[in-house]
Amino acid sequence: MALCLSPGGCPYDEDEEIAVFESTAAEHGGPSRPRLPEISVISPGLDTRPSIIEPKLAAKPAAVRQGSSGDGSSEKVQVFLRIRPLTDTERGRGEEQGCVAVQDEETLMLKAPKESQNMRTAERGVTQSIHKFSFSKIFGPETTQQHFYECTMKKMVKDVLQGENRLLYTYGVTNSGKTYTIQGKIFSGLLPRALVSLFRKLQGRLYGAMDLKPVMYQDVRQLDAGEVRVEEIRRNSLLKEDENQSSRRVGTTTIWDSGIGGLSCTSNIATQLEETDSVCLEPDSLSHSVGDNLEEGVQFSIWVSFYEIYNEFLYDLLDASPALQPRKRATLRLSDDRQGNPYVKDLTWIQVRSAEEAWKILRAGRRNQSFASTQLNQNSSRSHSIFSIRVLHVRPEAAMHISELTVCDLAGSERCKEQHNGERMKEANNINTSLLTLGRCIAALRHNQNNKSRPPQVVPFRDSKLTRVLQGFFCGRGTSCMVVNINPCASIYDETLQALKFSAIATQVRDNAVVLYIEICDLKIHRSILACRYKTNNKQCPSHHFSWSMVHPQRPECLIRSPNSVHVHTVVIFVMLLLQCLKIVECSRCELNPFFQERDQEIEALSAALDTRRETDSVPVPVPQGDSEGPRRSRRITSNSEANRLRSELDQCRAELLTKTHELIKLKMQLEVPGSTGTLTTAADRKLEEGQRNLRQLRMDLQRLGAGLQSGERACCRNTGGERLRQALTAADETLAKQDQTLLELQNGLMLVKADLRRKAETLAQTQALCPQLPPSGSDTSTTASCKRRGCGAAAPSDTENRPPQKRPFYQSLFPSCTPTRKYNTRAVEDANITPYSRILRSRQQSPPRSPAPTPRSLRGKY
Ligand SMILES: Nc1ncnc2c1ncn2[C@@H]1O[C@H](COP(=O)(O)OP(=O)(O)OP(=O)(O)O)[C@@H](O)[C@H]1O
Repeated sequence: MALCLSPGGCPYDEDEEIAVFESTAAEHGGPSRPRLPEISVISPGLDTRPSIIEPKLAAKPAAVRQGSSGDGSSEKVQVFLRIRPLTDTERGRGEEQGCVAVQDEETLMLKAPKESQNMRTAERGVTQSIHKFSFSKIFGPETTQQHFYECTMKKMVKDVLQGENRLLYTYGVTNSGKTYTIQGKIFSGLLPRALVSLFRKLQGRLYGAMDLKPVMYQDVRQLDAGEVRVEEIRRNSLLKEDENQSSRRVGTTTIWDSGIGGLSCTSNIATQLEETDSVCLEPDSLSHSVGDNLEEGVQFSIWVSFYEIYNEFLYDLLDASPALQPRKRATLRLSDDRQGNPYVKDLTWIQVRSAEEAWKILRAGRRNQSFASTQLNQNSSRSHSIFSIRVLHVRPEAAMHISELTVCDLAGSERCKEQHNGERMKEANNINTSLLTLGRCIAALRHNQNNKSRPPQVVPFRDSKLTRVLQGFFCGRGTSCMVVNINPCASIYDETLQALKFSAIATQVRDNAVVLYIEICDLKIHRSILACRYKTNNKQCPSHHFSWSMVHPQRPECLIRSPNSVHVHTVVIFVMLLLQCLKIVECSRCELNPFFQERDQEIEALSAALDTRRETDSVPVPVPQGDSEGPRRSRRITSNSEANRLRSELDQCRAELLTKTHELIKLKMQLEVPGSTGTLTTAADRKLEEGQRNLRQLRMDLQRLGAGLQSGERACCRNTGGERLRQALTAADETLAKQDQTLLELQNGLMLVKADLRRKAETLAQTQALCPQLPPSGSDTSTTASCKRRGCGAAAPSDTENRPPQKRPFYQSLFPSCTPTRKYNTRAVEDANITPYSRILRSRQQSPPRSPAPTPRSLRGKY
């Protein structure tokens, strides 16, 4: 079976996919491949035939409208689509190519423009160029803020006042109008309207509007009295800061110098809304009417919080103003409450007493929010911002109830490659990743809800901060509503298509708890045990978090509902384990029952015998009057022996009873401690031992491998040229040492020869002195010549000139540094003798000194 990739990024089976993308189920490849239909239908049950695209919204018959029929479709998550109008600049750029067309108030048709990637793939026959999507309701470009509020959020406000939890989030590509929808350009969006409506409905029902009681805070978050005071100071500073903001009036609108358009803080929001809206506000939403169907005697208190998820970090936007606080922003942590629901730890919750106050708080928070100018949007949200309104229902002498309305303005998905700034690219990356996780969660929820016969998928709520904070709303703690914003520009058609594909999955999700069915075979015997165990466990597992019940007596199965899929899996494992334990306990109890009964009977019999004896003992022995000593003594002896016998019998019985009691206690203890626990502990010990053994084995293997590696390295080194070179160098070193030795010997020989010569010269001089009469001419010349030839002392000054030229190199080579000439010559000889081998020798640092013998310099100094 082929696997398709969902828009959310997770694979799912083709037959599941078929309901969503009918046309994509066609086979791919091969000449006989059937032609793809022209339209891809992104909702089950829609007509695939292309119809004429109506420019205006056409009403659909009420019977087929989602949520209006009684077929259970009302449970489905509501997904609204809002199309923003094109600006004049965009029209001038030629962005209006009719690629987005509304067929009726629930159906949208997308037609790929020529330059889009979708059109290119469609031309290759891979995808379709026309797509059809269905929504709960579609709002065209001409829709006013007021109309949009009436159709989407108005009911949510009512539900929250009835004690329900509601979430509204906007999803779409960047610059598609998400922030505009929630806040409005001049604060006319959903949120201010909701605040105004809420406070109007609660007029006269606000609990202790000026009375900040710690108990109230403690219900929202665990604060002590000191912290409450800090909160109050923070609240006042936020409100004051808003008043200090410089603003300039443009017509009826107040434009704030910070660049954020807004309402005048001193004016009434409702009046401002009425002024700025072209359409008259619906009387019910903003009129002074007290809310309908509010519980009698209940008072309300309103609290707000505002935080953002920026680059996967949570920041409290009400922490302090950026002007007051230049320090690095502190991040918030996510935690789980006792019911397992995630909540933002240490988040600031501020009590508000009017819509104006709430609005000021929101505005103060907005100044801390991360905005930046991007290629597509001058004022683009770089984070997911979450504004929550908590309504405390204060009942006299009854538990307080909290309901919540959360409005989440998601950051827009965008192409990372279009970002030229590193910071923007990082932000885009984080935004896309968290949106992808949201898509995966929604796809997994849909899979679990629509395919009950298949194994459930784990919903990856924990993969991103965004999905974790919204988790409760997807798992039964409340209901969610999605607003998809799109921009009809042709240049971002591909991104818009992806966003719509994601929303198509969301339309198929139901506002239900995650439901898992666990098949447990052979539950007949254990049903009663299960029921009794449930009662005992109920204290630890509150019913709204973890509950089970028998669904069908013939097909025993356990229904588990939990808001957290991770918990569900833990619970499943726990249930299986518990059932095993119970089964073992029950079996052992059945086996032991007859034995117990027997023992009980024996004990009863013994107790009865004992009682009888006691009674007999207590009967007073009649004392005979006026009898003789003998029979009295004999009677005493008889009664004494009888008493002794009875006493010993009693002791015996007591001992037996004690033994039996001990046995009973032992058996009871065996019964109370589930056998499986012991088995489990033993099994765990065994596993531990086995693990340790494995670890030891692994360590030994590692040591062995290390040794092998070392020997391998050695072998490797031996086999390489490096080792050979080292050997050659050692041999060369030895040769060199030998040569040095020979040189030394030669020098010694030379010294001897020179000494001999000197002696001979002296002898010759003496001889000459003794024989002055010898003829000076002829023979004199010859003697001098012969003397000179021998290099004797008298001829020394002219020795250099008279020396035969061929002798010089020999002496110079022996005394290389005696004269500059010699030095030069030695260098020349060395240079002449340079070979690659000698160069290596010189460069080697490890080489031993050239000659261990005394240096020739000492000799040179002498001669
Ligand atoms: N329905 C509308 N009518 C008139 N103008 C609109 C509408 N929707 C959006 N706009 C305008 O389009 C521009 C972009 O809107 P906005 O900033 O709300 O987009 P966004 O989706 O929040 O973008 P990002 O994700 O980048 O923050 C704004 O100038 C806004 O005024």
